Amino acid sequence: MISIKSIASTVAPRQCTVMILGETGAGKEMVARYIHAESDRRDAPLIPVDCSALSDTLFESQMFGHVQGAFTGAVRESLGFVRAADGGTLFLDEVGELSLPLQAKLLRVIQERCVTPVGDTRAHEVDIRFIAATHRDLAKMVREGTFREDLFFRLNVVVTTLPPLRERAEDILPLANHFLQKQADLYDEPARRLSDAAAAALVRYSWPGNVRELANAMESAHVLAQGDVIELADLPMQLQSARPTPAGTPELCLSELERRTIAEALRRTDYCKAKASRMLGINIQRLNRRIERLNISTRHS
Ligand SMILES: Nc1ncnc2c1ncn2[C@@H]1O[C@H](COP(=O)(O)OP(=O)(O)OP(=O)(O)O)[C@@H](O)[C@H]1O
Repeated sequence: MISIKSIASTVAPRQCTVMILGETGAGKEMVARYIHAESDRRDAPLIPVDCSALSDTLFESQMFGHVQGAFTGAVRESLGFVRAADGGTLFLDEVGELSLPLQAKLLRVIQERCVTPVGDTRAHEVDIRFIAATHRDLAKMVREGTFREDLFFRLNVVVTTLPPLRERAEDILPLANHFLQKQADLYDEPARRLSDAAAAALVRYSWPGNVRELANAMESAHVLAQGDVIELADLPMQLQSARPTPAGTPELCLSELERRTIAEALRRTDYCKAKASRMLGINIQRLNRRIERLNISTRHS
C-alpha cells in the first residue's frame, strides 16, 4: 500500500491520465480519490462513472448532457458527467466494460476535450483529468479486438496495479483495526479488539471481495461481539473455516483471478447469488454480468 501511495502522490500534481488495475473491492476508487485530493483540482469535483452501467442508447445524454426538450422526458437541462467534472477529475470505473461504439465516443472526448450535449448545436470545451480503472486485462482485449488500441494508449499512460488483499497480508490487520475503530466512532463505543484466533483467521482467509469484504466483516463482527474482544465465532462463517492459500500459486491474469474469485464465492454461498454478491461487495446485476462474461457455472457440478 505504501508504494501505491507514493505513486499516487507522485502522479497527483501532474495532469497525466492514470490507469488503476485491480480486483473488485481492492480500493481502486479510493486511490483515484486520493490522487484527486492531492492534485490542484481538489476544489473541483471528482465524478465517478460506472462504465458497466452506461447504455448504448443513453450514453450521449448521460456523459455529455442534454438541453431542455432535447427528447421526450428531457424536462430540464442536464450537464452530464463530463461537464460536471469540468475543472476536476472524471473517474472511469470498469472502463473495460464499454462496448466498442462507446469506446469510440469516449476516445473523441479524450482527444478533443470538448462535448456537444444532446440537442445543442455548440461544443463545450472541458478541462478534465481522466483516471480509469479496470479489473480486466486491457492489452489482451486489444489483441482480441474487443478494446480499441488507440483508446488503450490514451488511457494507459501511468499504470498502477493494486494487488489483491491476499497478496498484501501485512495490510490485513491494520485495515481490520482501522475498520473496527470506524465502527466504534460511529456508535461512540470503545473499539473492539481481535482475539489471537480471530486475527489469525483474518490473515489466513483469501479475501475474494478484498478490502470491501474486510470492511463488511469488521462491521458485522463489531455488532455481533458480546464484549470488547472479537472471538473467532463472531466472524462470518467463511472466515471461520478459512484454510491458508497454497504456496507457489502460479501468477494469474486478472480475469482468471476474477473468475476463480467469483466461482469460489458462489461455492461458499451454496450458489446463492444474493449472498455471493454481498460477500464480494458488488450488486447482483454486476455479479450476473460478470458470471455471463466469464462463463462461470452457477450450479453445483
Ligand atoms: N487502504 C484502504 N483503507 C481504508 N479503506 C479502504 C482501503 N482500500 C479500500 N478501502 C475501502 O474498501 C471499499 C472498496 O474500495 P473501492 O470502492 O475503492 O474498491 P474498487 O477497487 O474501486 O472496487 P470496484 O472494482 O468494485 O469498484 C471502500 O469502502 C473503501 O473505502
